[in-house]
Amino acid sequence: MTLSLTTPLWLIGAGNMGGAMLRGWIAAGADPRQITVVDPFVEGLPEGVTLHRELPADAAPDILVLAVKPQQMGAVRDIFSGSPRLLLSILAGVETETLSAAFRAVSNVRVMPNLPVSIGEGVSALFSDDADAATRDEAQALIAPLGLTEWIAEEKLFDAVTALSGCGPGFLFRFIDALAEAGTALGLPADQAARLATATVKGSGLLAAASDESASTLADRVASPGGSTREGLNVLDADEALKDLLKRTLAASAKRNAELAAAARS
Ligand SMILES: NC(=O)C1=CN([C@@H]2O[C@H](COP(=O)(O)OP(=O)(O)OC[C@H]3O[C@@H](n4cnc5c(N)ncnc54)[C@H](OP(=O)(O)O)[C@@H]3O)[C@@H](O)[C@H]2O)C=CC1
Ligand SMILES: O=C(O)[C@@H]1CCC=N1
Repeated sequence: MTLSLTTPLWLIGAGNMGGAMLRGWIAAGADPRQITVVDPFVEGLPEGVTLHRELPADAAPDILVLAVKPQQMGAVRDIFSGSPRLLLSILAGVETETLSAAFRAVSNVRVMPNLPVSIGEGVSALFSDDADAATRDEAQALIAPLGLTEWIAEEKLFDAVTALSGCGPGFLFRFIDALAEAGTALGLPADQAARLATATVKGSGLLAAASDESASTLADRVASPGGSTREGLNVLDADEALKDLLKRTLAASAKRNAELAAAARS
């Protein structure tokens, strides 16, 4: 899916996530001359992108993509005097009402991307309660080249989606590490175990995405009757150990998103 930027886009904050979106957009064919980045220290931006170290007081972006940390939003708001036509905010937790009061955009769309957007394999959830159909289509066209997009019906579910797919890559990277370490504990060289673990997660994810069968059915396909996978699954399934662990993991992340929202409101 290619991206044609027809109007200037300003990206405020090009750190881990803003930078990943920028790389994803450029890889999808966006014209870098349509993109202006504001970030105090970022290096190595794609050629053709305009960089400001501070937000110019007279900046008047048509599309503003806000990608600073939630705790940094106040500093941007205090300098910004414009009112963009479309605000896309990726800030975890921070609600539409807060964004709308701070940036006075005509339309506000919350986006919750995840890190694989940099290679066009991300997941981005979107929510808006004030964008009309054409503006929603415009936001969709901007985000769709970065991977799967899902519109979320109710803003109150945004903290949950942030915990699942926004934070999810962090949990999966930790899982890859743990899988590799477990292989190392059985005697494999660490670098080889890391390669095996990473490729196993990649292949399994691709297969799950391509298959009509549920992940649960696919797990059963790996577990030959009387074989070794079942013995391992019995450990993960005992007292719902893995399910319970992930419920507590996502609940902790969702709680933090709610705290960030409360801080941004005040
Ligand atoms: N990381 C992820 O996987 C995801 C993050 N998000 C959201 O993305 C946002 C950014 O997170 P992340 O990329 O991890 O954080 P980073 O700290 O990596 O990125 C934020 C960037 O904004 C810069 N910045 C700070 N103040 C300003 C300012 N006033 N004007 C312009 N730029 C500024 C920071 O510079 P400096 O470092 O010098 O402060 C930094 O480069 C957060 O709101 C987060 O909730 C959403 C989904 C996934
Ligand atoms: O950790 C964070 O706060 C952000 C939100 C989703 C992923 N990273």
